[in-house]
Amino acid sequence: MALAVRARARARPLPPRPLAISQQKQLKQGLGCAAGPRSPCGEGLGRLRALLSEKSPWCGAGEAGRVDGVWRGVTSARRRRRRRRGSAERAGFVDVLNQIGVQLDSDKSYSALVYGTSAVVAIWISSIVVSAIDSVPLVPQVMEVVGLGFTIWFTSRYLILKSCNALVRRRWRPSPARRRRRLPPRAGCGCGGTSYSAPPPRLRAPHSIADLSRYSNSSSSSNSAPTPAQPLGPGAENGGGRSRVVEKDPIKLWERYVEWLYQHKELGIFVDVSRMGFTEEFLQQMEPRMQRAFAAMRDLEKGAIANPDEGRMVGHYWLRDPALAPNSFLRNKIETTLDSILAFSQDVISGKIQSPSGRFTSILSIGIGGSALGPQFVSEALAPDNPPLKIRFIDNTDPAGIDHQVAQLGPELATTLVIVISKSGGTPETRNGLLEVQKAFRDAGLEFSKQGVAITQEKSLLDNTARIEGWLARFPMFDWVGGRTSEMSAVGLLPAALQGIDIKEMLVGAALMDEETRNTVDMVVLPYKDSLLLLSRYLQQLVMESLGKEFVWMQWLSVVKLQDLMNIYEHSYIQQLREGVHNFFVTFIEVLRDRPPGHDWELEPGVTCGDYLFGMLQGTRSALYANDRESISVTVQEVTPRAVGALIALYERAVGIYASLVNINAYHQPGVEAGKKAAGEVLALQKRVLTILNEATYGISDLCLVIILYEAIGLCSIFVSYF
Ligand SMILES: O=P(O)(O)OC[C@H]1O[C@H](O)[C@H](O)[C@@H](O)[C@@H]1O
Repeated sequence: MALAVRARARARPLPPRPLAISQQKQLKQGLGCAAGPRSPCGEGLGRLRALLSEKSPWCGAGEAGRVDGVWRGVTSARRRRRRRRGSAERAGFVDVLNQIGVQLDSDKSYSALVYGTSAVVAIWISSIVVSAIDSVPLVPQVMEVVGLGFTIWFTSRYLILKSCNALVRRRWRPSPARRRRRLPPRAGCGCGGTSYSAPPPRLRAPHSIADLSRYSNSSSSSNSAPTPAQPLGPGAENGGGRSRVVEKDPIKLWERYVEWLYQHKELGIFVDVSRMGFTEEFLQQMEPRMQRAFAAMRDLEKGAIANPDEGRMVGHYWLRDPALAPNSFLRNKIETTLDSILAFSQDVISGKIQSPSGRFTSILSIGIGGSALGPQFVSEALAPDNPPLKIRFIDNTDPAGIDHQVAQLGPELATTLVIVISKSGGTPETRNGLLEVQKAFRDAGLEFSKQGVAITQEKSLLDNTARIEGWLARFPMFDWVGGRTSEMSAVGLLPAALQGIDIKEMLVGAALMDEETRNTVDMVVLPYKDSLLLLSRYLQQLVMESLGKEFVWMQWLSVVKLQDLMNIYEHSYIQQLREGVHNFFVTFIEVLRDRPPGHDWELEPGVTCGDYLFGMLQGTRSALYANDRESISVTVQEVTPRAVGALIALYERAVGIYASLVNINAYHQPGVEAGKKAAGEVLALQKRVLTILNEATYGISDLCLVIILYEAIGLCSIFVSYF
């Protein structure tokens, strides 16, 4: 494509030879219009004049000098004859145009006339040059042979090279499947474009406290390391997976349930771990290790450098309780940011802040990974059916996905608030999304800066861009908050507030859960599966980037939405989970309230749709348990901002504690960085290869152009001589 454009650019007409003043006058008279600068044709003539006065590099400074150097061999009589014939032809040409009704006083006609005249003049000069060359003995024959040879060589070479080029391009643009293998795992796309999930790890991984202790023992030489707990019954390895006998006696299971059910009344959350195969003795053995993990967590909350690899504090807990922040500067930052988020979203919703075309009606969020998954989950879980602003996401660099989002917005683009989210401010996918959306704005004649908002670290590339271009607003992202734990920062709070979600309640829920999980050992939820689609995507990133390090931790399964439990997917899941390879445990998430109060409806006497859902969940859990598949059940009364905040906080804490237990740093991501670096290298190499190929092709095409030009001039000169 670039080649074609370049070739077209190069095939422009040669510069025209200056005409004598008398010829210019003749032309003006022929056009029949005044030469005044303000006359309708003044502009066209001005352009014509400019073109006509251009000096041809082929002609030199003076007419006489040119004649001496180049026109040797052409008789002056012949020249005079040709000039006379040329003038007569031009006058006749204008007459002919007038006869066929071409409006010569329009801009188009002038351009056509200028280009036509230039072409005729160029051919005329070229023919004279060629005639001059032709008059040198032997030169024409040699040039013919060389020209013919080059033409043959070029044609074959160019065609071959072209196909090679196409081949190489294909080779260096890996298919989605290849990309999946080469690039770091990312969570799926919510924008309708290609999405992919991380491939499931192959190694068998610990999936309960019992397993955890085994791994911990092998990875740590600590003297106080506990001995592994025994499963509740005889265990048996099974085809690379595991099978452990769990408590089957209903009375004992009930006792376990009563003993191990955790409930937090204020948050309306219940966690049932009774169907996990751990024992009281095991927990006692784990106690010292757990205490160390909690001590490490306390240090982290006080501002210790919890991410030594990157020399960073880890402060997502301060976001929901600024009093915890280690100094007043940070506390102040958190509070002022929250205030500005609330004020800005209030002003946008009330219409105090508007787009140039009126009230904002939509949000287009551009970001990836930690800068997308939290906002997506919260929107899906909490946004009202008719939010003040509807939200869309671009979370991939798939052009078709981006086009789809922009097309879906249509004219609403004029009232769309674009929130660009990137902690680093330089993530390529996000940058690409921004550039694409900015182009869409330009194409629609809209001014992006009046509708753009940036959420990023201060002084990042994105921050500088937004500042220089004067975007509508900028909100800070803090160095000490990781992308995957940033939902309670501006990243998650601003989009949520703009959708009318009570972000203060989310913060309260998270703070309550933080408080609860700070010291309570039995609230630790270990590796889990989830049944809320977007929560699990969000958690997938949290878990995989935090814990997928020294060993492959667990096998993730695709997950279903709670609402999907009654459809075909649930049936396939039961089949796979109950009878397939056993290297997992399940977390069920149950929501007690079906519908808002007053909206309940019984589809059969005494039975609601939600009762079926409850029955399916219980049945699935029992069927799995009967075949030794363990599970945790998390029950929330209702999906409220407080409950969602609490769930996020619960899993953030669980991941942090788990990381301490197995001695890994939960807060860095060397694998992600390595993947990004490798992807960058591949892209750079691809660019280099294409540049080299293009340059080679361009060089050859330039040469070809000269040869073709030479041949064309030769033909023209024969044609001209004929007349
Ligand atoms: O917020 P950004 O700097 O643009 O990074 C966005 C995301 O990039 C990658 O996917 C990382 O693995 C994530 O941890 C991060 O959240």
